[in-house]
Amino acid sequence: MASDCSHRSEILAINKVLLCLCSNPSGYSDILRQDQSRIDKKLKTFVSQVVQSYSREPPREWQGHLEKGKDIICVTGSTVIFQDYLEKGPPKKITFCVTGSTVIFQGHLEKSHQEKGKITFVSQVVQTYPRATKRKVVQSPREKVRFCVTGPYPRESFFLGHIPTFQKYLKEGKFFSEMAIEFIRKYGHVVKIELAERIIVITADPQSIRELMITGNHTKSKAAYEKLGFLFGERFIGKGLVVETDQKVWVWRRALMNPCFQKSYIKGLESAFNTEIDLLINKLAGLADGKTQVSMLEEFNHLTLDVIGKIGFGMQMNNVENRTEPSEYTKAIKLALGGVSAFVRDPFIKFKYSKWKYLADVKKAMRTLRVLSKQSFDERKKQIERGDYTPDDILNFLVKMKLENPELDGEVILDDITTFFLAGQETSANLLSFALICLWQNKDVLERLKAEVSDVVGDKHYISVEDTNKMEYLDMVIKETLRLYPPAANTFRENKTDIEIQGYKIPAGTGIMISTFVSSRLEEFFPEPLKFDPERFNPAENRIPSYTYFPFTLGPRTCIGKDFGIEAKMILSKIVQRFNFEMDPNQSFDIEESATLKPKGGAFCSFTLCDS
Ligand code: HEM
Repeated sequence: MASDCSHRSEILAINKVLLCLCSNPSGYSDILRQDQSRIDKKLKTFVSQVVQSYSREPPREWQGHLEKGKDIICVTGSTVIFQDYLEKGPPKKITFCVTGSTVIFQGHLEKSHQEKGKITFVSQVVQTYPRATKRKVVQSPREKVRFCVTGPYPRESFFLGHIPTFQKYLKEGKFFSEMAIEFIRKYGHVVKIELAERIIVITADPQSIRELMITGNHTKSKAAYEKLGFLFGERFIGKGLVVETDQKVWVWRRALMNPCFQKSYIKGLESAFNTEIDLLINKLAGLADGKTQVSMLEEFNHLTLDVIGKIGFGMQMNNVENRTEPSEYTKAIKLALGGVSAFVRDPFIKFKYSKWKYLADVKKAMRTLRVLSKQSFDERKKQIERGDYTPDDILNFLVKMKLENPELDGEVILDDITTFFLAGQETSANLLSFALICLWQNKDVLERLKAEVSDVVGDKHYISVEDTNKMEYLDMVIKETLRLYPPAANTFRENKTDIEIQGYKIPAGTGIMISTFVSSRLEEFFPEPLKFDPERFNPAENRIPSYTYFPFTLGPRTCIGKDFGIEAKMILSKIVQRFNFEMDPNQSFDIEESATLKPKGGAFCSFTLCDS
């Protein structure tokens, strides 16, 4: 109770200060000159911070102590908020900002003051902050977000915002999504962060996630995806399906692509999947001496690259079998993906002289990818035009799509080829590596999974799509792995209309991050969130709260290749069917966030054959 009283007296004291500020136009300096008995030191510091720092929100711990309609103070440069208050009553959350020449008070002021609405603020402050003076009453969307939504304060740098905070997290070995989850836990289900001039709102509020992802009323964020499309100024995945932000163009192209990813098509790949996966199984069998350490992250990467190359583009890449030089395409993909990671970790990398050589290599790799994609495309086009036999794969589909729709930009088709290679490969490899780690750490789950695989397929080596569909526990294991370790953790939207998230107004045009990694690790949605418990996904129980788990995202922009999950299921079931494995306990089991989330230590395992 003592703390309640002290918060309350602070709030009342601040009311007085603000009244004093508005009744006395030279108030700012006067207030700071007041004697200690009237305004204590803490309050003085607070007021000077409020005035000097351009915007300020009340310390979070005060919010529960404010009485609605009585002690609420809202000082803001936005008439919108004031009008809202008159129409709808006091806002749910308290915003406490000083913005410039015009200030609006809400709360316990006399009715006459409320209706008057505008009170001239201290002139010295206005002059100190010219950006604030220009703004007057009407604010740009970006400024409104700055003032409305809570977030970590003060920012470490006026110009860079939270970039230095992010860099500190990186130094501690943490990554962006971990920083986001800490902020959400601390400030509530909607927070804002500022990265230099960009504001990003992060939401874990289920209703807003529904609005942003399901309704189709909002688009992917231009700021986030266009940079990825043209990385370091070089066309990378350009305007490929993942990064297309023009809603109309995307709807058209997605409709053209959908038939290529239907379940029936994937079912037809069953035999090709088995052949490719068996190459890895045979390789592991040759190494299964209980001692040889194998990086399963690397092996899975090779396998998924071989699979997408073969079944998607008719390319024989032989990464799994090849013990010498990787193919040119493989090298280029690795380098390009490394470039994406480098960009995500350090947006200023291109300004660092020491990195220029590396960036030149990355750009060259991106050009190589396009050249090789073009060669494959042209070759297949000729085959189709000649009437030769061609496999019914993604490349065939893309070539025919172009022939039937000549208005389609050829460069965009190349973007898509690169997109499918990248999107379809690393995500699955990371998922499988995390799954092995989780199984090794949870032996009871591993035993139950082995029992299920044995029940369904015995020691049969060919595993069909039907077999995997019968493995309910395998499905739960994969889902739980994706909950804790979603390879594609975040998606970014731009709201096309003003929306409200938990009482905060988010003006149209704001960049909003939605993260399955964040939502799926919140205690309030998933009790004991760090516990690996596939039972959460038991279909008989329906325990997953809506819009809190979305490793493939939700709504129209959901992953087009999610049914390729069948490939991951086949791989995992074949591994647990044939091998016992141990992980090297000395490796790191931390997560590395680059373009995707992956296990930092590389998931090193040693194997023995089950029947040995
Ligand atoms: C475990 C495997 C996979 C995971 C976790 C995954 C996850 C995702 C996520 C989260 C998105 C949304 C990205 C965003 O909003 O920025 C996405 C989109 C996409 N994924 Fe996947 N994906 C997987 C496998 C695949 C495969 C195998 C393919 C293709 C062969 C693929 C192709 C795509 C494409 C083309 C999009 C863009 C869809 C659109 O915007 O219309 N993905 N994926």
